[in-house]
Amino acid sequence: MAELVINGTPMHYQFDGLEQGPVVLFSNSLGADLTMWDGVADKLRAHFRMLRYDTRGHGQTPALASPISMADLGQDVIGLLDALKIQTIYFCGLSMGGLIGQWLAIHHPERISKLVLSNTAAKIGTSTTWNERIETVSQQGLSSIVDAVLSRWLTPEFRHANPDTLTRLLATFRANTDAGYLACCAAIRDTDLRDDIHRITAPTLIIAGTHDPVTTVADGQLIQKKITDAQLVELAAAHLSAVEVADAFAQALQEFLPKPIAEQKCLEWMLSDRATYDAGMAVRRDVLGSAHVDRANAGITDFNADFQDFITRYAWGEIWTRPGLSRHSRSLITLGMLIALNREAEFKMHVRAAFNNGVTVDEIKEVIMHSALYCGLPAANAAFHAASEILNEQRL
Ligand SMILES: O=C(O)CC1=CCC(=O)O1
Repeated sequence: MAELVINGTPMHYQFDGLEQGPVVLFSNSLGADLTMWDGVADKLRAHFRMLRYDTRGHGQTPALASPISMADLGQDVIGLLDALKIQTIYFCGLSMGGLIGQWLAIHHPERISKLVLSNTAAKIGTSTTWNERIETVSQQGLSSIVDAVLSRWLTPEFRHANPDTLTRLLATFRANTDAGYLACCAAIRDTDLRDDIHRITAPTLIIAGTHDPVTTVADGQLIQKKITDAQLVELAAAHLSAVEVADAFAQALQEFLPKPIAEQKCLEWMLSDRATYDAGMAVRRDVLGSAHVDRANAGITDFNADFQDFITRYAWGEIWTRPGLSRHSRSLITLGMLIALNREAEFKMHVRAAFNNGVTVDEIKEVIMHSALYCGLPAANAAFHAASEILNEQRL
């Protein structure tokens, strides 16, 4: 379990997805925890680095102090980002998480490069309804409102068809402490951002649920009216749309959030000289293996992007594709040259690649023997050690 003490509270958080991707932070609704994003995270793991956390008083993050305000919940996010040394994020929050997102985009616009506000409002409910809920939970405990909460969270059709999801959500809800839940109810009750959200400048996507009885499509439209150029997507779901229609939710995020540098660059390259790029990528995958190429692509940054393009397009698209020598021969001479140059990491990579090109263990041995003549015994000795590591790795 990953945990950091933020503003005096041990905060539980979790990273998933593409390590070098842009960070999307997910903030849960009242009564849920970071697992409510499981379905969405599964769909996005190839594209983004996802950071989820349990809001104070939820899941494995306790509410040690009460009262809690929306500013406290917002500052928890800032504290977490500071502790993790993350400067800017795409923020995605649902319901209470959406209130936290609005507060952050108003008070810390420099940290939010894009904002997704799902199933939320600038003011959720009324003081009367929240006070009634606070009274009920204070006197009868959280379990007394379970049925009412679930009927707001998910449509009857979804609940009927997905008993396992229902059981999991129920367990999550019951695992919260009364005190933590009550503190967040009061924070939501006391939050009214209707006069402030016009200050939000981050590009914003609002997601509303057609069947959401808590934060309605009209609530989403009100936010949309006040935030310049905000987009609104309506999904066929009740309040927990990220659970009920996780695929459609993830799709909406993917369409709204910019593609990671790696994907953008690959797209640009393919468009600029598609034939060479495609040929290079195909040979590179054949020879080095897709796992290696996927790792290299995932690691593309602004700094190394042009070099990665050069490798695919020039080394693999223009040289390795030339018809004058077989891939088998190219592997043998590549190994010989890498021994001469004493490039251990590249040599090992090309021992693996040589097997993909049909080179045998005996042939690799002969190349190294031959190199002893022209590169010297120390070079051949080092090559035998390095090649042996790969043979062991591949159980050859
Ligand atoms: O519990 C509910 O009724 C739904 C809800 C309100 C705020 C939130 O985060 O969830």
